[in-house]
Amino acid sequence: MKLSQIFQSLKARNSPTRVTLQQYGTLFATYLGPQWPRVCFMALLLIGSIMLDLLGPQIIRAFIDTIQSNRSMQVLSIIALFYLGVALGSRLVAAFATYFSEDVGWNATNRLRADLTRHCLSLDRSFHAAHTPGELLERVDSNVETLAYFFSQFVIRILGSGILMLGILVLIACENIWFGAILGAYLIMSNIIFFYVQQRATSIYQLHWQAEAELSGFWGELFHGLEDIAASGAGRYIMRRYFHLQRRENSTEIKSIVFWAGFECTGLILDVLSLLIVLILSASLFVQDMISLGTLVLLLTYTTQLLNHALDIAEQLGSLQQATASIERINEIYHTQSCVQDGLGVTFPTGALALTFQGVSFSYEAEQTVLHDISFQLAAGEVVGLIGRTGSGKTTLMRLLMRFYDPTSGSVYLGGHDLRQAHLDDLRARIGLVTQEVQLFQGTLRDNLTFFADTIPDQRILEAIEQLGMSTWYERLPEGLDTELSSDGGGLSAGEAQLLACIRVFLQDPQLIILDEATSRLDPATEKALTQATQRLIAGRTALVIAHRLSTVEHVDHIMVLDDGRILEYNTRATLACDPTSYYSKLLRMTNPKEMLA
Ligand SMILES: Nc1ncnc2c1ncn2[C@@H]1O[C@H](COP(=O)(O)OP(=O)(O)OP(=O)(O)O)[C@@H](O)[C@H]1O
Repeated sequence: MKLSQIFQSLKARNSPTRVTLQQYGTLFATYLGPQWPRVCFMALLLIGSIMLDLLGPQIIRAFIDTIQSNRSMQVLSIIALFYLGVALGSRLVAAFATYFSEDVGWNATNRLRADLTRHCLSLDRSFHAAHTPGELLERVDSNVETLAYFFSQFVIRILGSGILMLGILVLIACENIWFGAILGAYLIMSNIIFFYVQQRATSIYQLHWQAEAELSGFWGELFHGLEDIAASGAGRYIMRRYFHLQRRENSTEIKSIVFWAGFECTGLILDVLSLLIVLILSASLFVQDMISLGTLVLLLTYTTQLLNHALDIAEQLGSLQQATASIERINEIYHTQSCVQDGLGVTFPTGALALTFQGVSFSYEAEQTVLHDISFQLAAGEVVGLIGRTGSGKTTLMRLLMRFYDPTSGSVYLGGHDLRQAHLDDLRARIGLVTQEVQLFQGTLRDNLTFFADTIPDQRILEAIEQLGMSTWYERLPEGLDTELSSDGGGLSAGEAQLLACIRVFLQDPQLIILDEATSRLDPATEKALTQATQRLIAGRTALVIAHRLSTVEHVDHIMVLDDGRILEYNTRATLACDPTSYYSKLLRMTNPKEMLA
C-alpha cells in the first residue's frame, strides 16, 4: 500500500487528530515490513539481552546465599566470573540491538521522507503558495526525524521493557505470589495514570511544532530575499516579526518542557512510593524467615529493574505522543490532494505542437477572475509574442499551459489533446520553460545544465552551447563546464542565468517553448547573446514569448496583447503593425514603449 493511501485512509476513518492502533500497525507494516529479516534479528538480540538481564539478579542471589552457607571461595569465584560474563554479554548484545534498531529506524524514515518529498512535488502550486518552504522543511525533515526515533526506539524499548517486566513479574511471583500480585497491580495502575496524563501532550507538541515551522518558514523567506530586504530597509520590520515568532516558539517550547518535567516528576513520586512499599514488604518477609538474604536482594534488584523499565515504558508512551503529533502533521500534507490530477495519457504528435486556448477563464481565489474567456489558436511551429501591462495575466497563461493550475472553465489543447488527458510528466517534458527567475543549484555548470544527470555527455552540452551561439559566453567562464555555481545565482547576471536556462531547455529538446523574457537591464553583450540563443532555441518549435521589450517580438508570427486578463488584440504581427489603431502599432510609434509594457 502506498503511503498516500495509508494517510488517506487515516482521514477517511478518523478525524485528522486521531491515529488508531490499526493505523500505527499499518505504518509499521509499510515501513518496517520490507526490512523483516533485520527486524527479526533485532528481536532475537532483544530477547537475548532480556534473558541476560533477568539472569543477573539470580547470580547475585546465588552468590549471597553461598556466602551464608558453605563460604567456598572456589564456588564464589566461579559465580563472580559467571556474573561478569553475563553482565558483559548483556551489554554487548544490547549494543548490537541498539545498532540494528537505529538502522531499521533510519531506513524506515528515509523511505517515509522520500515518499513525502515525492508527494510534495506532485502537489500543485496553490499548495506551495500556502506553505512556506521552511514550513515544509520542518515537516519533511523534523517531523519525520521524530518518527525515526519512534520506529527504532519505540519498538525495541517498549517491546524490550514490556517483555522484561513480564519476566520479572513471573520470577517475583514464583518467589512470593503476593509480592508479585501487589507489584503487578501497582504497575498497571501507574501506567494507566501516565497514559491519561500523556493524552494531553499531543496538542502541546503540535502547537510547539507549528511555531517552529513558522519560524523556519520565516528564515526561509528571510534568506531568500536578503538582497531585497537590505535594499528596501525592511530590517526593522523583519526583526519585529522575528521577535514575535521567536516569542511564540519559546512560549510553546516552555509549555512542552514544563509538561515533560511534570510528567517525569510524577514518575519519580510513583517510583519512590512503590520502592517504599517493596522495602516494607520484603523486610517483613525476611524478618519472618520466609525468604533468605539472597532472595531479599534478588527481590529488591528485580523491583528496581521493574520500576526503571516501567518509567522507560511511560517515557516511550511520551515518545508515542510526539510520534502521534508528527504523524498528524505529516498526515495533513497527505490529506492535501493536488487540484491538478494526472491524466490517463495521450500520444502527442512528433515535431512542433499546435496550441489552442478555448474559452479559458481562471481565478486563483474564488471571487477574483484573473483570466476571462481567453481563446486563440497557434499552429504548429508558430511563435506568439505576449505583451501587456504587469498583472495582465501573462504569467498565469503560462502556468495554465504548464498545468501548474487547471482553468476554472474552458480548455487548453496541445497537439490536439486536452492538457488534462495527458500524463503530467509527459506533458511537461514536451514543454520547455525559460522563466525570469532561473533556479540554480549548488553544483557545477554541468550539473546545473543537466540537472545532475550523468547520462548527458559533455560533447552534447558543448554542441548545444555552440548551436545556441553561446560559445563566446562559454569561453569566458573560468573552468568551463566545471565552473562552480551556487543556488543564489553564483555571480551570474539575470541574463546569464537565462542563457543557462536556454541550454537546459535545448538539451531537453521540447516541442513547445515558453519564454518569459528577463525584465532586468542586460548588458549589450549578454542581451545580444540571449536574443540569438532564444531565436535559435525557438526555431522550428511552437513558442509563446512573454515580452518586456518590443525588440523581442520583432520576429514573431503573432502578437497577443493582454489587458486585465482579457485579450485586447490578437493577430499576425504584420497585420497589427500595419493597423494604425492597434495597441501594438501605438507601441511601435512610442519613443518609450516600456511604460506601456510595465
Ligand atoms: N499565486 C497567486 N495567487 C493569487 N493571485 C495571483 C497569484 N499569482 C498572480 N496573481 C494575480 O493574478 C493577476 C495576474 O498575474 P500575472 O502574474 O499572471 O500577471 P503578469 O501579466 O504575468 O504580470 P508581470 O508582468 O508583472 O509578471 C494579478 O492580479 C496577480 O495579482
